[in-house]
Amino acid sequence: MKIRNHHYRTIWRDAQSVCIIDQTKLPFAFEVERLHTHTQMCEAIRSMQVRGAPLIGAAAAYGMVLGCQHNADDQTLQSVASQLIATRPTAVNLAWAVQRMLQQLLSIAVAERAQAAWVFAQAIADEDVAQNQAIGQHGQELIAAVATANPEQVINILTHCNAGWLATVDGGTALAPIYAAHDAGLRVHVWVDETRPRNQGASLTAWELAQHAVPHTVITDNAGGHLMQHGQVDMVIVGADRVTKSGDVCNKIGTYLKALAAYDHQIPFYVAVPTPTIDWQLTDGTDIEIEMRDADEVAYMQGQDEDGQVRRVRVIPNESQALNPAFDVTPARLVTGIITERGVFPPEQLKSLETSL
Ligand SMILES: CSC[C@H]1O[C@H](OP(=O)(O)O)[C@H](O)[C@@H]1O
Repeated sequence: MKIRNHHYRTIWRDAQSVCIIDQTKLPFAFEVERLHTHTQMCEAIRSMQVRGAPLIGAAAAYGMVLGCQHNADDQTLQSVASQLIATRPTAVNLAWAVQRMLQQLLSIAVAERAQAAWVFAQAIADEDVAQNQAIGQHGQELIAAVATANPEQVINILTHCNAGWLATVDGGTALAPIYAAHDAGLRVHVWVDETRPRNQGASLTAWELAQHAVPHTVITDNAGGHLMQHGQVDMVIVGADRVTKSGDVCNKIGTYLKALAAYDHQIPFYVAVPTPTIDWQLTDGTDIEIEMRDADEVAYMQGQDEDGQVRRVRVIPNESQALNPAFDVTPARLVTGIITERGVFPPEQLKSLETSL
């Protein structure tokens, strides 16, 4: 994505280091952090400096690179892989990327691994960029179909959390069709769910849409149903952290509620994912491990005060407890279609994709 006229990916190699955009600093500061060890990459994933299913997959791949630069024997590779996989359990992309790196590295001589690892990780990053470009094209066709039916009308699309450029290496998943439609001249507007507790919508989706001058409005997580009830939403497009082969969708907490409201109002509900987000070993989404994050993410909020200082404030009584499940599961019956780099599939046809991968 272009930021201040400079094209960035969200993660890239710089000599023997890996650079990331520190997403915990957005939208009030744009800071690049240089990582030198796999331990630093584990912390960057765990603390959500980098987040988003496809991006944490690529980040974990680069973590494998950093972890084998000084010692690339089998035991070291296995230890680094285990540490990276343990950082976050829900997005299947992370374990998928680590296993792919491990398989490729274990199949070559120890002396070749340090250098080859950079090539293997770059391939995962480049594949993500290409997949998201294709998702954008397939998804844009869905938006164009709505525009054809209503040429004068602005097309209102609701999205939840951040499944944009910042959640991937480049291009985004749920936002890729929106960028493609906007760039093709279609009149799109995005309702951006703030997405408590970490506000990936308010802080990240709004920020990146603004960088690309896409019209958007930040709303509370609770407003989506009301807007749907009043005909203000033409479609919903979200990302996912893990999709089962039956089309059950695990995504940021609150997605399920949006799907229920969309279903009740016959509003198309699409999920945009690259195929590495599909878990072919799983059928029932309720079997997916849901990451339970620190309750302080609910108890505190971060923002900028009038003096431009970023502050963290408590928003619940000291005596109160909080619970912080980071994801929920939307059953396939509530999903209109899954937008992949191979095309758009109704959930019941997703399994036909497995044999062609
Ligand atoms: C295309 S990103 C998919 C997914 O990842 C985000 O989770 P997190 O911000 O906790 O890493 C969110 O669920 C996005 O929809």
